[in-house]
Amino acid sequence: MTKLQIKNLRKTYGAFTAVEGLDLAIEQGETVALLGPSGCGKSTTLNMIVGLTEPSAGDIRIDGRSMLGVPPGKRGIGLVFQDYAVFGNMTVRENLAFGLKVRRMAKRDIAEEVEKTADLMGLTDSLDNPTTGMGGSQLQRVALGRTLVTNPSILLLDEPLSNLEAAMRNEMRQELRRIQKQTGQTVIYVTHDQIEALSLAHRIAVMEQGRLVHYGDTHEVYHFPKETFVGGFLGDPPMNFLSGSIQSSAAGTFVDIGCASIQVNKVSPELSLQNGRKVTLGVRPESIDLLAPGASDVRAEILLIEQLGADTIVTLLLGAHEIKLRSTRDVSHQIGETCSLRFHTGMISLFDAETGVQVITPTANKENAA
Ligand SMILES: Nc1ncnc2c1ncn2[C@@H]1O[C@H](COP(=O)(O)OP(=O)(O)OP(=O)(O)O)[C@@H](O)[C@H]1O
Repeated sequence: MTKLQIKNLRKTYGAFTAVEGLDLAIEQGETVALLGPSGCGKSTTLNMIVGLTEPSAGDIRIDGRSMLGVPPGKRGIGLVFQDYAVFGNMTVRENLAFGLKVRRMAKRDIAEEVEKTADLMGLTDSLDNPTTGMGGSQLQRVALGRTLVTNPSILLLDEPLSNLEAAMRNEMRQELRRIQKQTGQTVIYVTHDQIEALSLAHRIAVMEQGRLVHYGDTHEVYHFPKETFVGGFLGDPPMNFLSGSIQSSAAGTFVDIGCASIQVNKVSPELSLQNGRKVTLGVRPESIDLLAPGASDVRAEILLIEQLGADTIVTLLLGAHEIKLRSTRDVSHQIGETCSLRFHTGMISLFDAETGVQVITPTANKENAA
């Protein structure tokens, strides 16, 4: 069932467009990450969903009902920000009970709901502790619990982990995943952190300059981005981009990148006919294999080898292009050596050289995913 439907949503401030014709459908029980760089329009979108900002045009529907003109408190949306909205002069129990007291719920029911939520959030042992002096992740648990106890129709999390230290962020990420699974809550997660988006969300909506660039499941958005912007924004290191031109022959379709020809699997018939069309080839660092010299026609020079725990990142010079490769195996090559490369043909994306828009269909590519 569609929980939230956003149709042609737009927000302008004078001549400036902060959000441009946004369409988004979120299903019941789904976690969707709204991801993009600072200033891309995430907060504006969120504020329009919550009801704090009036849209200039378009519609927002929750369970099929338009929210235009519905005040924020009546939309059934629970909101958690990066600053822990916790009352410092109250105990954890009082914080959790607050929203239910405001709703004038019976005392016995409040006690029951608070216990249930405390159990869900792992706060049972600290229910009677004051929140003053609590660490960031505990405070965020309380803030989240305070919202969840009110049983919101949609939970909106705005950069909820960005004030936490790295180790705590990892722990809370796992916790959020568990809580979402356990409750089946519909969640919108606003972040500029791609790792959070990839690890938490079922689907990701990537925004750039007020525009929704790509909305799809995490696998699709990561491996087959609709625009070079998405491939460059997601991933660390990001997608490699190589400029070249299409070369079709009886042997198949290739992209000539100057120093080598890279085979591309199963491109659409129209594209394979566009011999000479200028394209940008995109390939993820983990979709390139490092081979012994002479093992393929694609030769590169090794510029740098970085051992990062289980992974090794190798920086290579391929013709005029500097690219990065990720290997999960030990790399026995030396810096300065020439090696050969193999691109996973089914994992290659092609983009128009001028617009940066994908010109290969992801479904065609997915079938061949190596
Ligand atoms: N009240 C306003 N008046 C004029 N411009 C605004 C207003 N609110 C936001 N903007 C502009 O709209 C654009 C989008 O802002 P928004 O805060 O939605 O981006 P964001 O992606 O949430 O960024 P951040 O991650 O930094 O919060 C920005 O260029 C911002 O300057």
